[in-house]
Amino acid sequence: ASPSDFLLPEMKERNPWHSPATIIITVIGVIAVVALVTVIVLQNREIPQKYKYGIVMDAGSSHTSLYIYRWPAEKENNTGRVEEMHSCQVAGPGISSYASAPWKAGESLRACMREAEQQVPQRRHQQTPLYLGATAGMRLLSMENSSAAEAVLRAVEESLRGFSFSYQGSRTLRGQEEGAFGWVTINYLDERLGQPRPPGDRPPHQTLLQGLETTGALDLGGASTQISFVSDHFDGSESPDNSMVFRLYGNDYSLYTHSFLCYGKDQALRLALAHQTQDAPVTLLDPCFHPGYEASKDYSAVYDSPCVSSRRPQGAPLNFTHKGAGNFAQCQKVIRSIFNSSSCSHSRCSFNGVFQPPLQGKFGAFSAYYFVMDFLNLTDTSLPLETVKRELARYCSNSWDQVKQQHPAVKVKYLAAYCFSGTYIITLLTDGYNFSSESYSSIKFIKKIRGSDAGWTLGYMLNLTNMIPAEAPDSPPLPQAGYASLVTLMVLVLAVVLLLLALRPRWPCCSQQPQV
Ligand SMILES: O=P(O)(O)OP(=O)(O)OP(=O)(O)OC[C@H]1O[C@@H](n2cnc3c(O)ncnc32)[C@H](O)[C@@H]1O
Ligand SMILES: [Ca+2]
Repeated sequence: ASPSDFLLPEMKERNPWHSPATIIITVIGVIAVVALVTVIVLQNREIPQKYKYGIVMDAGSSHTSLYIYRWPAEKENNTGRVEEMHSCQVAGPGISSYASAPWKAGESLRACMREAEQQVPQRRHQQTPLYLGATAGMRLLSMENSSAAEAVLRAVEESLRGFSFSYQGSRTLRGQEEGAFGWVTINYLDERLGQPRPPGDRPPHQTLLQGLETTGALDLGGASTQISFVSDHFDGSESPDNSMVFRLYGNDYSLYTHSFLCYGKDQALRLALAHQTQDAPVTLLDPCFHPGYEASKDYSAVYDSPCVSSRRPQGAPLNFTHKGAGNFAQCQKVIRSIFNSSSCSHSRCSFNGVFQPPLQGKFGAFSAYYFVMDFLNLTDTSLPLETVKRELARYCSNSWDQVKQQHPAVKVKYLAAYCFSGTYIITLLTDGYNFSSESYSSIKFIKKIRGSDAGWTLGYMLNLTNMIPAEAPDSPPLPQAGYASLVTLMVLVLAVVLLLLALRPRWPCCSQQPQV
């Protein structure tokens, strides 16, 4: 016999699914589901993102670039997501080239500034900070003629004040700052500073990315070059000038950084030319230029830089004929001679008596490192160093006619110098910074990280706007939408349970025991 056969006749007729309690529970259930779906949909609805903006101008020795950054409004402190939204290349040379007509430096920036006014929504203009940072070109001009350097910065300032952004000042960065902010930029973009990720972008079981190794930064500009990395063997005591200490997102970093003025690729070329023209030749056969290359160069133009001006040979003619010989090994010999490795008053040095702790970790190499190695198709650092050198030797030996023919669209100024530049990069990395065949593969030649250019500008802005807090912000364990949905669900479940309990005595099953 089935259990229902034992029920009293009146109990058989009362189907519990038709009782008022069941109906109420069902209605509540339906309401709960509808409410839950509504909450989830509303919480996760795509709402137009509101952004804040910041502008940094990088007044480099060879040219000026403008970068516009943006980040979700009201989120700058806890979920570091500042990204490059737009960049603009200023036409003409770097601002330090306008020493004799400073107003032209200010004038040159206007086109990019007008572009920035178009890019940033007008209602945000007044809250958008605008910074200009100058680097090695202005450092050299200050050494040469400090009043001209001041006049250039004043002219630039006057021009920038004329725009509707919140102008925050123009200044020349110290080499250490340039190196350190480049390091901050690449590690910030790589999310290696232990910054919390935005909700929804967080890997499960992970709230903070702590203890990640940082990436060293190698920046090769036109007039200076920077190396910055964290080393376990460096606490700053051996060489305080090379030390930058940060506390970011609750982690302490002791960074080694050095900027070599005059060792950017344009000034290094002058050093190499100066080295080869000490006996004032009329013709220079240069192994760092392609065979068949020939150009007339003014002695005064080559020696017109504080990096070489003191070495100008006595009694030199007005100009010399610069001819290429295209020999990588010879070129490397010339370049080695611009590094002084003979004296070191520290426990260890890179070159020119500058302290450098042992290299550590991975490195990101940007600016001219990237431009040059990308042109030479040598960005793949899994290639053995010997293969890279062999490729360079082959490239340097190509005739100038052949090179021009193969690259008709490339600026002749750059094209003529890729053999020198590639050889300089390899020599700087190995003889200068002591990268070995093995550690060479820890370098990555990079231009952008997640859409933002590698360079010092982003780090500079993050620092000046206090966008990287010293301590890690407390982040809620659940994203907002999940939190709201969960709370709603809990409340509804609780309501249903309470209701069920309240109605329990009137349930047919429970109010009467079946009679046998
Ligand atoms: O940092 P500083 O020293 O002030 O200089 P910069 O900021 O002007 O230097 P960049 O990194 O912009 O460029 C580095 C050098 O690379 C050169 N350069 C830029 N684009 C290049 C390209 O496509 N190919 C080769 N060289 C390039 C440029 O003229 C500089 O000599
Ligand atoms: Ca630069």
